[in-house]
Order: sequence, then structure tokens, then C-alpha cells
Amino acid sequence: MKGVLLVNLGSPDSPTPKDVKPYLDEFLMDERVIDVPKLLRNLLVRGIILQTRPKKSAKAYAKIWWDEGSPLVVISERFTAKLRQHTNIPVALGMRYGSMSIQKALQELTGQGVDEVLLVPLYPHYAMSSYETVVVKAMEVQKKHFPNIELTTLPAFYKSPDYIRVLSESIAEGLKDFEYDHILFSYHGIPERHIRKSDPTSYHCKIDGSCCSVNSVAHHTCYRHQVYETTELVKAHLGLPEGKVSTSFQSRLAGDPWLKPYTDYEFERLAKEGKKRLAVVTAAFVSDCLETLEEIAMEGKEQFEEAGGEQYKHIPCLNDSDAWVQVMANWVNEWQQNEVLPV
Ligand SMILES: C=CC1=C(C)c2cc3[nH]c(cc4nc(cc5[nH]c(cc1n2)c(C)c5CCC(=O)O)C(CCC(=O)O)=C4C)c(C)c3C=C
Ligand SMILES: [Fe+2]
Repeated sequence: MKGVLLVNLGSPDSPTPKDVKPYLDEFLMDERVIDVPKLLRNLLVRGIILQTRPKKSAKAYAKIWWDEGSPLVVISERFTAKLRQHTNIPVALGMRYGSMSIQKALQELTGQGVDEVLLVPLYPHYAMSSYETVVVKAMEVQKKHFPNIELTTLPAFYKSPDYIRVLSESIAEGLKDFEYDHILFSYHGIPERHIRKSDPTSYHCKIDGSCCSVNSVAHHTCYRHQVYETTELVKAHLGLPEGKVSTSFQSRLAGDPWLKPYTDYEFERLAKEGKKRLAVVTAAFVSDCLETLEEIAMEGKEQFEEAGGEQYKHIPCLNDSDAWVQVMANWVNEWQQNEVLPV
């Protein structure tokens, strides 16, 4: 029997340093997130980052935490529940990090007789630190604990016409009562090095943008190409004015160069250029989370206003909107009935 495994990133069990620390430890010790030799990673993560970050992150989580729990987890659960109503096969939810493991979710599916699983990383774009680590982990767990099940993976859906349509519609809805001077598409950042590492040709990606519009097999795994493509497709779908839309990258850690332009610098630049009313779209995330609700909706607003901006609007992610659930349900049903996956 067929079934669906949805996987998102995961959150700590509570917004306290005690729970945030083991969560961050698992996350940052992932070799696809902090991609340095294990000894150095250990030193960096456990010797330096985890000495101070859990307290700081716990404070940020406490600002956005809901009565039911972490927004990312609660929204993913609501999405899962709705998807079950629109499909007639078992659907389970797992998280890459934290207590809602992929293993538990696969257990839930096999317990219902599932032996063919559609793995859905809940990320529109391919990055080794998001999409790829989910796929690798799920394959490891499958090989070790569930050797008799077959896994098929949903491709990164950053340019799927269905996805672009629902994303565009939700942005249009968010812009309905907001007269904007500029729309900033702020995507989660990654170190530039990850772009080079994910390039199967080893020569295509230049990171400066000169390569992103030149057709290449490298684009299948190029986060930078894919996010710019999402921005361009939404811009075209909505007929957004040239010059009023741009792309940037948020949430970097200190150290190596990350993808530019950096979102916080863009807030300042745009405000100083007289863009007084700014809308921000966070399309790297399908559900709102710490990085959208705290960093963009709260901190970003402050940064923009401090730099002279006047009106600021964070447009919510797709979350568990009926239109988005219906798109996912159509993909699942197409796979179940015809073995067809979206491109
Ligand atoms: C969109 C996909 C994501 C990519 C790519 C990504 C890369 C990446 N992230 C970190 C470090 C942190 N990210 C944190 C939170 C976080 N990251 C994503 C998604 C991507 N990360 C989400 C959805 C969230 C929010 C989780 C939630 O519970 O709401 C955090 C934890 C919070 C904090 O301390 O700031 C860290 C740390 C790296 C290093 C990285 C690529 C190398
Ligand atoms: Fe992250």
C-alpha cells in the first residue's frame, strides 16, 4: 500500500535553553549543515556555538511560541491533518531534528500496512542543509529499520506551476490592503561554499549570478538558481513591476561568506533609498517559523523602521491554507494513481 511521509525541519520541545540545546546540537552537528571535518565541527558547535546560542535562541523562540507549541510544528500538523482529508492513503509527519523523528513517522506508516512511501521534504528549494539532509536521513532510516519499503522522493517544487500559482495568490491576498513601494523576497541563506559543493559539474556555479540564467544540469541542486527562479516566476505570474521586486538572504551565522545580498542590509538600503512601504515574502519556508515570525516579522520591522521605513508587512507563508493543501493533495493523488510527480 502507498503512503506519504511529510518531513519538515523540526523545533525544540519547548522555548527553554534546556530543550533548545539538544535540538541545536543535533541540527548543527549535521555534516550537511556545518560541513567541516567532524573534529572541527565538534569544536565549533559544542565548544563555541552551544556555549551561548541556546540561551539567545530560547529567548527568540519564547517570543513566537504558541499555547499549542512551536508554530512550525503546529502548522505542519494542521497541514498533515488537512492533507489526510484530501487523500485516501496514510499520511505521516516527521521532523529532521528533534523528538518527532523520521523513524517514528515511518513506523506509523508501516503500522498501517504501507510499503511504498512518497517522501515529501517540506522545502520548495534544494539545499544540502535542508532538502538533501532530509532525503539522506530518510534513506538511512529506511535501509536500517524498514528494508522492505520503497521510497520515492518529491522533487524540489520551486518552479512547479501549481506551487507558483498558490504562492502568487497568497502574496496577492497579503498585498490587498497594503500599498507597497517594494517587495523583498527574503530566503533563508546558506554559505556560498554549499553552492559550489552542490554543483555536480564542479565548474558551473560562479555565485555572482552570471551562471543562474545559463541552462545547466547544476540547477537541479542549486539553491541560488532555484530561489531566483521562484521570485521571477511569481513576479511574472502577478505582473509585478520591474524595479519594485528584489531577492535577499536572511539568517546567516557568523564566519564564512553566505549568499548575498543580506536581508538585514537590504532593509537599511531600501529604507535609505526612500522605499517607505515594504512587503516581505519568505518563500523558502512553507510554514511560518522562528525565522519568519521573529527574524522577519518582528526584528525586520524594527530594523526597517529604524532605518527610516514607515510601513512594513510580512506576508505569511502558505501554512495550512486550503489552496496549498489542495495542491499537495493533487500531487499525492497523481503519484498514487499514475506514478506521476510534479516538475
Ligand atoms: C529553508 C530552509 C533552510 C535552510 C537552507 C537552512 C539552512 C541553515 N540553517 C542554519 C542554522 C539555523 N537555522 C535555524 C532555524 C531554522 N532554519 C530553517 C530552515 C532552513 N535552514 C527553519 C525552518 C528554521 C526555524 C525552525 C523553527 O523551529 O521554527 C536555527 C535555529 C534557531 C537559531 O538559533 O537561530 C539555526 C541555528 C544553518 C547553519 C544553515 C545552513 C548551513
Ligand atoms: Fe536554518
